[in-house]
Amino acid sequence: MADDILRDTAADFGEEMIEKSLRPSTLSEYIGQEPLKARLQVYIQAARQREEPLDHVLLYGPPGLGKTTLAMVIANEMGVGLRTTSGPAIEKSGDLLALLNELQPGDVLFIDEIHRMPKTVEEMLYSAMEDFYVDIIAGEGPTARPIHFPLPPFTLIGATTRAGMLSQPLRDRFGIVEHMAYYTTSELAEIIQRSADIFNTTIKESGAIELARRSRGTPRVANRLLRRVRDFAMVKQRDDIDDAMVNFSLDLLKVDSAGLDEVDHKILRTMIEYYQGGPVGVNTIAANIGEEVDTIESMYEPYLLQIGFLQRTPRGRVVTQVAYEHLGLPFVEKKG
Ligand SMILES: Nc1ncnc2c1ncn2[C@@H]1O[C@H](COP(=O)(O)OP(=O)(O)OP(=O)(O)O)[C@@H](O)[C@H]1O
Repeated sequence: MADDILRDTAADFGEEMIEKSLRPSTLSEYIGQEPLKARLQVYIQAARQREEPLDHVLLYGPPGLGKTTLAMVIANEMGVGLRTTSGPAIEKSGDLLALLNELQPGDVLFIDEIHRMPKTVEEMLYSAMEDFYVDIIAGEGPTARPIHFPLPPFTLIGATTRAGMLSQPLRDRFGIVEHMAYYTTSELAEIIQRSADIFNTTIKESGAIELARRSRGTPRVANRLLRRVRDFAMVKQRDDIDDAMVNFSLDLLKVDSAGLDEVDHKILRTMIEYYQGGPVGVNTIAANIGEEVDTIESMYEPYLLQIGFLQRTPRGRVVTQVAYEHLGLPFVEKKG
């Protein structure tokens, strides 16, 4: 299915292993996000000179833009250890305490999807982040007693696709808050060439650019599409991939010239056919196409907004004239 290209199939162990092998490990290998990298370089160098851990970092932006990879790069550049987990995996305060307890001084704790942490766990993080301790209550009833638990100084790196869902007290405890931007076509083409090298595959510049143009500004999508195109090229016994090979493969995968897949098309066509292009609320769109609201809001909508195919208005989402033109549908200007 074409929409598998966008969805996170982390459950697929093989794909996960390949993704790991593609991860850059230093800031200089990490392609794109130039302004963010320049700032991080300074913060990392300053922290190292002071022999202190780096301040806590919050990375937010759409999925697959390299937040996890950047957390690994930061730990590597700081020369410290890294423990990774995710908001939903920390179910109770005890789980968090176990993680914090294993940290060495200066280590990085990476929490993906930090907006999905339970409230009690989040509250426990406040003192851990601010003053490096947690207070826990041991025992129950009359024998219950507080225990003060000092922690080694550490860096928390939180990642989220939904910065708006983070509580203000948690947000305020991050000294470094950075937005991850979509990648440009030339940055993605560079990432594709780098990945192709790791795969021992040759891709011509024309192929890398065409693939980049259809990867929704997202390295994870670019790497996934590259793997599929490589399969088609292998079966067709082509030893280098050009734009014609990319077009042939992506057409079969139902990824269109703007990188949109079947779900994007469903969203836009539903809005046009049933709601005259909007305004439509996201709940209505989700109910109509049988997708989760969260999936639409975090995976599909940001890119459609980015390329100007959708607009947000106070009354809901609206399909723009460029999107009608892309779909080859007549656009009728609305009155009022
Ligand atoms: N700047 C980059 N340069 C080279 N490769 C990159 C870059 N950013 C990401 N990648 C590649 O893209 C893939 C996805 O990156 P990553 O898993 O870090 O994304 P993410 O933003 O953490 O996604 P999510 O939050 O959805 O887990 C990785 O395999 C990595 O190889």
